[in-house]
Amino acid sequence: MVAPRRPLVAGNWKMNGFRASIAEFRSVAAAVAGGAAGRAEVLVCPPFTLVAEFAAEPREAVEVGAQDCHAKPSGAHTGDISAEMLKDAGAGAVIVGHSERRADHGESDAVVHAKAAAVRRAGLVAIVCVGETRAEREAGHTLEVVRRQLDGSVPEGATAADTVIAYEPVWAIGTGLTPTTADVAEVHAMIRDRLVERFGAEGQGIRILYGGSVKPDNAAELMAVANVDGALVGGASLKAADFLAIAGVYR
Ligand SMILES: O=C(CO)COP(=O)(O)O
Repeated sequence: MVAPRRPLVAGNWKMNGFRASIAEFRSVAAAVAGGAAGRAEVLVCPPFTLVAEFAAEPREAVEVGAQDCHAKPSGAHTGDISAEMLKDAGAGAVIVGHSERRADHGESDAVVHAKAAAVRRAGLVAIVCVGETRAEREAGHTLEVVRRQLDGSVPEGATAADTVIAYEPVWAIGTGLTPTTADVAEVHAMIRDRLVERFGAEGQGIRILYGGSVKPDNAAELMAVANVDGALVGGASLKAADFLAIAGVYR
């Protein structure tokens, strides 16, 4: 029997936040400790500069994560940060392969694969992002593109305990646009099938998040779609009230 998947609501702060933003994090941590996210697990991924500080807060119910890492554990890589360093700072998870990194830093599936493997090597949870561009969707290539990214980015031996997939259509990020629930269901079903093909029962347990313009007013509808095991939230994760309203879907 496969254990039910525990939903995960993750906030990706991107390049936003200063030390004063700890007030928002504290509000989230306190509310979640009081049951605001129900059965969902909650993760906040601030920029590198805030990871250690957030992780040192009283936050028994909330995990802290990072938004990227280098594939190597240490060495001559100026400006980079390893998964081991993030673990040392108190992170429990690392987002890899976000479309903004794929676009801004030219990260290929092979690079993302190496980063995801590094996150697992460090004993952290890798949140591996995939998603098609608007042009790819309009050309009818969504399933093919997402499947290729998934196969190329998720390392061998992935388990439900150390890997999460985030489906984020590039055209839905920061635009206020979202796919129809039928479109989300189609992509998530394909991802699930492929994970089960590759990883068997573990593939059944790996959580698949939806990301891209998740807001308090559409979260319930999106989270109710089959094989949607939570959300990866950008803009709406910066305000505690909005982020908590989204996590509150699982109360
Ligand atoms: O990219 C995202 C999360 O990683 C989604 O961002 P938005 O929620 O701002 O659309």
